[in-house]
Parts: sequence; structure tokens; C-alpha cells
Amino acid sequence: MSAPVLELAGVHHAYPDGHPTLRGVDLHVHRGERVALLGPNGAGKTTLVLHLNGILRPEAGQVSVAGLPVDEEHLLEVRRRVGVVFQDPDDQLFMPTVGQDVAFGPRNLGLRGDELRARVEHALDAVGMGEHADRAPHHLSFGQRRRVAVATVLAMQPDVLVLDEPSSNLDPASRRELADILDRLDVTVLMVTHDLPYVLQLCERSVVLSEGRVVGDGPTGEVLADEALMAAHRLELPYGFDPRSVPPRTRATTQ
Ligand SMILES: Nc1ncnc2c1ncn2[C@@H]1O[C@H](COP(=O)(O)OP(=O)(O)OP(=O)(O)O)[C@@H](O)[C@H]1O
Repeated sequence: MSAPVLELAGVHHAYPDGHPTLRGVDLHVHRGERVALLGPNGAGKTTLVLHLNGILRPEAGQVSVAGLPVDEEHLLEVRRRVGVVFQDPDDQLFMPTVGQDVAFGPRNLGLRGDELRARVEHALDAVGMGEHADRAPHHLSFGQRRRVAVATVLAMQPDVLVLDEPSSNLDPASRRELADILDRLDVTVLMVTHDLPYVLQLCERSVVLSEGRVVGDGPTGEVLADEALMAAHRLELPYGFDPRSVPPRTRATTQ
């Protein structure tokens, strides 16, 4: 089996106020996997994500991406390889047009001309926004802005796409459209979410984080059917939703 594309080993973290957030997290994600990171409010999910691209550093333990330690020396390469789509697309869109926003990252990598144009087109097409390259991001709907935020990350051709609450604030149609888009992408995914039906649809594996520790990790159908685990960590499926009624998502991982 090849080295994991994401690896956290014994990761501890506390914010400057001393509040401990991660208490010895071990997590391996292999290429091709789609993993949901679940857990109650305050479990440490966003804190964990911020360790993947070096915004936060562990007090103890190691984080590595595609075999590279997340440290000062490897930061640029790590940030190319892990693309994080934050919850608010407006944190990621700041250029006058959609096309310029999507071009921003690859341009910083040195791409120019036809190569840059092709990269932008491909990323916008992947999220169904190819027709909108010349529009101003602030003229788009929230759902369209979230898709463009995904495209800004895809344009970097990351090894891992990390999504923080991808379905939040989307109407049902936009939620479904984004699920279809994510389902078609051929990239390793780590998705932080409270939307458990989304997880059943998109992620074959689920990891449960609670009070800064991994307390569950397994096939999504099994994790969500574990009533004791779910109740202990404030995870609730919509009323009447039976995780066993959804066929388990299976994907071949390239290991
Ligand atoms: N900048 C900060 N300074 C101090 N404490 C923080 C900071 N950011 C988060 N925390 C605390 O760290 C803990 C973990 O927060 P985090 O945002 O990682 O949780 P989460 O699992 O992503 O929660 P949610 O599901 O609500 O988004 C919480 O107790 C939170 O109050």
C-alpha cells in the first residue's frame, strides 16, 4: 500500500488561550478515498483542516501531505497539493471576474497563455460554470459562488480537495447540483459536514471527531448505523432516514 496522501500522527493543538482542541489525532487518508469528517460543534474539525495547509501548526505530532511534512520549507507545495474550500465562498473570491479568480492560483504558479486558459476552462467546466468566466463573482448566486470557489481550488490540480460544510446555505436544487459535481470529480476528498445524507451519497468512509479525538472511523453506512456512537457524539440523521436503505458508496482507492 502506498503512503497516505494525508497523514496526521499524534496531533495535539491548543489555541493561544490554552483551550485544547486536538488531543492526539491519528488519521490516514489514501489517494482516491472520499472521507467525511463528522462531529458535533466544537469537536475540532475546522481546526484539523487548518493543520492540513499549515495555517495552524501542531503543538505535538506530525502532519504530512503526499509524504511532505507540513512545515515552513514545504508550505507552498503543500498548499498546492491540498485545496481547501472554506465555508464562505466570499473568503475565496476577490478578483473582478470569475475567470480571473480561477486563474489567480495557477498564475502564481507561473502558468501563462494557452496553458493558463485551458486550466481555467477545465476547472470552470468541472463545476458547470464555464459560461460565467467573464461575470463578476458578486453578481452570482451563493450556490454559483460556492461552485466557483471549488473551481479556484481545482485549478491548482490538488491531490486532495478539502471541503468545509459544502452543502451549507444551499437550496435543495443547488445542494443536489453540487453533489452531482462533487461525485464526478476524480480527486481525493475530505469533507467536513453536518449533512449526513450528503455523506451517505458522497463519502464511502466517515471519521468521527469529538473533543479533539477520533472516536469513530469506518464505512459510512456502518458509522451512521451505530446508534450508540451517533447518540454519544450528537450526530443525528433526519427523522425517518435509514442509513441502511442507501446503497453503500464504494470507490476503488489507488493505493
Ligand atoms: N481562534 C480560536 N481561538 C480560541 N479558540 C478557538 C478558536 N477557533 C476555535 N476555537 C475553539 O476550538 C474548539 C474547536 O473549534 P472548531 O471550529 O475546530 O470546531 P468544529 O468541529 O469545526 O465546530 P463546528 O462544527 O461548530 O464548525 C471550539 O471549542 C472553539 O470554540
